[in-house]
Amino acid sequence: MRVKICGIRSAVDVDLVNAYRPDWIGLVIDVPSSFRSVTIEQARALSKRVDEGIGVVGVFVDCPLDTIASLLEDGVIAMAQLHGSQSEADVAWLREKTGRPVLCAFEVKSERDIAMAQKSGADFVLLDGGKGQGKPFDWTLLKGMTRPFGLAGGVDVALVEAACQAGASWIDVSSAVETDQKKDGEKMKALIARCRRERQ
Ligand SMILES: O=C(O)c1ccccc1NCC(=O)[C@H](O)[C@H](O)COP(=O)(O)O
Repeated sequence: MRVKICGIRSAVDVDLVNAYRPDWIGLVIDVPSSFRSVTIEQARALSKRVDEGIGVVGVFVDCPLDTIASLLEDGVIAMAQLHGSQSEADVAWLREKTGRPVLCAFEVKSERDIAMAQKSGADFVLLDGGKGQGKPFDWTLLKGMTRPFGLAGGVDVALVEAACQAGASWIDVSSAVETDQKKDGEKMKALIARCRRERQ
């Protein structure tokens, strides 16, 4: 099972991911409502510190598209994860302008949200229970998904096998690898090791 660790926000966090090596990390960029938010300048510095082979994803909520495009074009991030109210035209513009895939996150409350994700023009879709609040959603709704998807929302080490059985291509985790709102190396190590076993 592939895994993205979201909400990396300090050099210490980057050193942890360089040690335990998830497939991707997420930088929550310029989202004032999130305690995990980093500025664009912090994102540039953190990204430089991330080892090769770990993909850096920028996580955005209604950020101007030009700003996201610059970060992609400068190589600060390899992919944008959009959590806001972006349109299909916005997604197409960003892909066309940068040549990079776009990941759209959907907060799943009903079958309607699953249907939206299913028909989204995004290259990748993430099904989430919230925005980094460790909030799960009703996985029985996943029966409506036929395209590949990532799974987020309170996923922890005990749920890795179930996420795999539910058909997820990757999991996206933030809260379950934190203690007191800080990334916790032991939790991160255990989660990533569990994902690697599920891959076999
Ligand atoms: O993590 C945040 O604070 C955040 C804020 C605004 C938009 C998105 C955010 N996180 C996006 C993620 O990809 C989270 O890792 C994902 O929702 C899973 O989080 P969790 O349920 O805490 O494991």
